[in-house]
Amino acid sequence: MTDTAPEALAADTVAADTAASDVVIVAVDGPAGSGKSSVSKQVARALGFGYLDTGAAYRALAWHALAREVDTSDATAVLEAVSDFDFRISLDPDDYWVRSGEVDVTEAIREQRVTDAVSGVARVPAIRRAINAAFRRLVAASGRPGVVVEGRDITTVVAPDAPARILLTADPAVRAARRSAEISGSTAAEVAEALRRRDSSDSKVVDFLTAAPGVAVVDSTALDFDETVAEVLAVARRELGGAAPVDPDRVAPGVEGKD
Ligand SMILES: Nc1ncnc2c1ncn2[C@@H]1O[C@H](COP(=O)(O)OP(=O)(O)O)[C@@H](O)[C@H]1O
Ligand SMILES: Nc1ccn([C@@H]2O[C@H](COP(=O)(O)OP(=O)(O)O)[C@@H](O)[C@H]2O)c(=O)n1
Repeated sequence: MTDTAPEALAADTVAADTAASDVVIVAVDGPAGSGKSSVSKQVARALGFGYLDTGAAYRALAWHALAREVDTSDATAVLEAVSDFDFRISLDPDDYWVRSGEVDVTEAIREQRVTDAVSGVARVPAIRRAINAAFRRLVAASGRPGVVVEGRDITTVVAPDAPARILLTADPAVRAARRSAEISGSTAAEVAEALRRRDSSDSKVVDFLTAAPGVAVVDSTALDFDETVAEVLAVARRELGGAAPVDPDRVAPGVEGKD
């Protein structure tokens, strides 16, 4: 299936690919809880594009390292764990899954222990290079006219030349409240503190709090989900211009079916 690709992320495979492709990229960055995943998925549906959740790759690698009982704060040990990390992900916004080898880790990578470990894994430059090369391969092999790619460094590192680049933001308290509504077993204050800690750690590696030149900002603080999708779609369609699909059914906001 074209929406999937096994990815061996061993360092020696990295150089193999930075192949240019004619698949259009809508790049979406932002901090945790800003709505990147849910909004990007919906935007992808509306455009008839694929959807790539890059955070899932870092989460799956953290899961893999934890499964191997690797100390995720030890960069060398994590790099070793990459050598047999077989990352697979669906780019279908209507059939989202993540696998490590044959193991479906779609749910497991959202566990708190993985969330707590992921920033440590994501701060290793060699890992970022390997994972970014895998993202480019996945987009090129997507079989779609375009892919909405969301994460932290898509607008700046993974696809700085993307025709549409968007920074999705929201006030920290609003982001924490959204995340808290999804999580049981933690107080709102605990969720807010965990989010603040992860953003602080992540933002030492890549800047996803300020927009790079040419990147449009969508602030969803005062917008509901449907309004945010409509705003991101409007920016994407404006920026894509002739690269946007012309089927009116596909470019309509299409906000039903929120995850
Ligand atoms: N504009 C919005 N208003 C209200 N809730 C939203 C909005 N955008 C996203 N959400 C909800 O907030 C939660 C976090 O969104 P998510 O897409 O997981 O964020 P991120 O991928 O940036 O961490 C989800 O439950 C999502 O449905
Ligand atoms: N492009 C990206 C995407 C995620 N990440 C890392 O992966 C983690 C999980 O990303 P995510 O998008 O699933 O996180 P949420 O914002 O959805 O909670 C982040 O906390 C970052 O450490 C990254 O470094 N670069």
